[in-house]
Amino acid sequence: MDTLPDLLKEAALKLHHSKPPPPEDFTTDSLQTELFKEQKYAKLAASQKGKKPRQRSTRADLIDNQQKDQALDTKELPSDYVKAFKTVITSEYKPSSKGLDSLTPITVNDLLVGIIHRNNYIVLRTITDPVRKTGIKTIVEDHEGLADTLTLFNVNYDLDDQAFLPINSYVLIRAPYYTLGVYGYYGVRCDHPSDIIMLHHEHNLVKQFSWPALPENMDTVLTCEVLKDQGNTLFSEKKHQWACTKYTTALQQNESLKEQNLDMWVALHSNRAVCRLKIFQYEGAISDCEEVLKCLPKNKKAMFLKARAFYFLRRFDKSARACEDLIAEYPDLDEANNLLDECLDRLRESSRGDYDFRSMEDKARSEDVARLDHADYIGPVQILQCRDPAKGRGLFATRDIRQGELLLCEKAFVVTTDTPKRYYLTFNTVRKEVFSGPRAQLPCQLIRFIYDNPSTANSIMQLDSGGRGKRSSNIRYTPEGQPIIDAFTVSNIVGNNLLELEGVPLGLEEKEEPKEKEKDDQRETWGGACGVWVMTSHMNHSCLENVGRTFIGDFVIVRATKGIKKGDELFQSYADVTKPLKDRQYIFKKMGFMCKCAMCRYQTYMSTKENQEREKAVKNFTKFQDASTKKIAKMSPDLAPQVRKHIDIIFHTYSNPAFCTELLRPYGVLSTLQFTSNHLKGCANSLCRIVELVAGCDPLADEEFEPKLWLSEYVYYFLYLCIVFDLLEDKKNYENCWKKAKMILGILSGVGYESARIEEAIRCFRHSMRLY
Ligand SMILES: C[S@@+](CC[C@H](N)C(=O)[O-])C[C@H]1O[C@@H](n2cnc3c(N)ncnc32)[C@H](O)[C@@H]1O
Repeated sequence: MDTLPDLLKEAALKLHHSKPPPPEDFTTDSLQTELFKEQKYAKLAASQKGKKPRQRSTRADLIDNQQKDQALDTKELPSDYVKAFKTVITSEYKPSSKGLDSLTPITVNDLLVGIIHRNNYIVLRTITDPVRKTGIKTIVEDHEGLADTLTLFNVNYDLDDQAFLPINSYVLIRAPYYTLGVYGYYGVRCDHPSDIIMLHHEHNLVKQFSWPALPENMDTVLTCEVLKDQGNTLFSEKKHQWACTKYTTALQQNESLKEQNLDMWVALHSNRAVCRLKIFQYEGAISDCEEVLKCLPKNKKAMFLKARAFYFLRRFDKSARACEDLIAEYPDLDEANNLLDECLDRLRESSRGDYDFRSMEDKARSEDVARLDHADYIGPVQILQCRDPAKGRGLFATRDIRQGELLLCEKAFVVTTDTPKRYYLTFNTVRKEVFSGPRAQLPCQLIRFIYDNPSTANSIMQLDSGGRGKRSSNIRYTPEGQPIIDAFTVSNIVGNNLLELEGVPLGLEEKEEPKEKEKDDQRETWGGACGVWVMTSHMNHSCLENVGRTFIGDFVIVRATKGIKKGDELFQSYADVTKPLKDRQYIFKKMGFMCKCAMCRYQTYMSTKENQEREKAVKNFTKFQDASTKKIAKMSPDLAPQVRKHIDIIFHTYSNPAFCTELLRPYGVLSTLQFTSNHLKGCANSLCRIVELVAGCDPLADEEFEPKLWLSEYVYYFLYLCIVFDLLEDKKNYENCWKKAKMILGILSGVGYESARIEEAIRCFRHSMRLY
């Protein structure tokens, strides 16, 4: 067990943390080179636009290649092999909104390269099992027996679950887009889930054509009993999507089942509802339950599953009401009583912000991917239109807010982590952008979730997409009832609103404390997580932010870093504020705005000469710049004068010493050298000086610490100062710094500084900084 001084020392000595690098093949340079290659392919494909494919692969070749891909999928790969899952976007086309009766069917032979056949649909039958790339790829044939490739994107969350498109399924693609695909083959590609309709064998749109006969035994129509048993077996094997498909087929194949065999019909709906709860199709589960309840209003299973589905949808009030109805019928049903208790806890959390942060943090630490079960709390803030219309909407204080007050505690709408051995890549040749890792994986999950649960879609579709696609207030449906979700708009919304949890997994893979050596290795493993938090996304940017953000599992916790007046806007920073102006501006430009905060204005007006001189001075400090704290601690204290000289040079490049962030690192190095050589007073002076220069206020003043520029790094400086003043037996300054460290830690760790015990705060903080 760590003692408090140990915790303090470790937290204090960790002055800088950085995101671990990606695997070698996926560095910025290699991805850039690959993007150029993809742009060339896109040009080549464009030159064939409107033509028939130059050379169509034979059915045998297509099947052969698919089998090779399948073999690769199942092959045991070397332990250090990272497989790339690649998506290339060469056109951001819109989903179709037309009804099928206004579209005419076409065949594979009619497809033209680079064309979205807007007035058509195509019915295809799969002739292989699918392989999972980023999308799902399979080989299909039309009713004339002509084969081609079909790739569906954004259709599934679960990588190991290929049940979406088993062999011999019929699929209809609305407005098919025929293109030269990612892997160099022609094929139909579909990015929007509402352009896909799965059809059963007996469907009129299948039967309108006469299909080539299937190999023997493959066209047997199975009875409901057999399909249900198959579904149940698949469910017990945790193949939930497959099981769901079986129950659906049983229901679709026999439209009069309800009249003929009500028990079977109820069982199929109930079983499908259970599966749907497992695959995030909560609204589908609710509609299954409601079907059953229409006939049997007191059906216990359907009543309970419906209450559960509302809970998973985070409609805690509806879930509580459904529980109450259930308890009225079955008062002793433990599951219902327990679920009701959970709902009441959630409702309390959302109305009072009443969380046990300690247990949240414990849970986050003990799970691999910590998706926590709590409600959202929206504190004294509201969304309003900004005075500057170009800024859109923002978050504003509804009353005066104290420093440290909890403003938001919000669960991620969607969150993804790096998957070991898999690396996701999205190349967008239209926008000349590459996304990698969880960022590339996020849109697919989001699209699928809102497609399956369309009542949740509006909150996402109303977020800002950085001017790429309009905000839509209400999602529309195809005449066949599918929600129309434009995958590219969602992807752009993700790009403009995601938050990164730098190098921080949502939970730790290791259940036990790693040994000393492993700790460092672990920090080096490449990793990352990102997500979208809807309410938090409404906060506009300022480098001089007035809120602090922490993540506990998939929750973001937002607290005020200074007093905020009623009606004032809340700002978070979208960029690392310690980075030079031009690096920050690069990020803002990509998001379509320029920051006009006091720091940006001040740095903009500094002369080019001044900036160049500073850049040069900082570059000369490289030797120390890249060294780890541990390394610096081992350096000779005789280097201190040299570091001090560098500090002087950099300092004198500022015509007006405000926001001297370039001095953070040199002063960090100097204070470490001073500490290790026992020059404690000098160390305290260095730490105070840098806080004063960057924060714009005296760190040892008696009053509250309200920095102009908020940095999480201050916590290190104050903890460090505590250690130094303790050693110097300077009780007054020790207590002063302790109070301030506690306040900052309270904000950074999410636990709330008034109630936080420091050990707890440090533990949370260490966790969020991945210091374990
Ligand atoms: C995450 S959204 C923030 C909420 C957004 N204002 C809205 O109306 O939904 C990011 C977008 O807000 C706008 N924005 C954020 N901070 C801004 C600022 N300081 N100045 C101007 N526009 C800003 C930009 O259009 C940016 O792409």
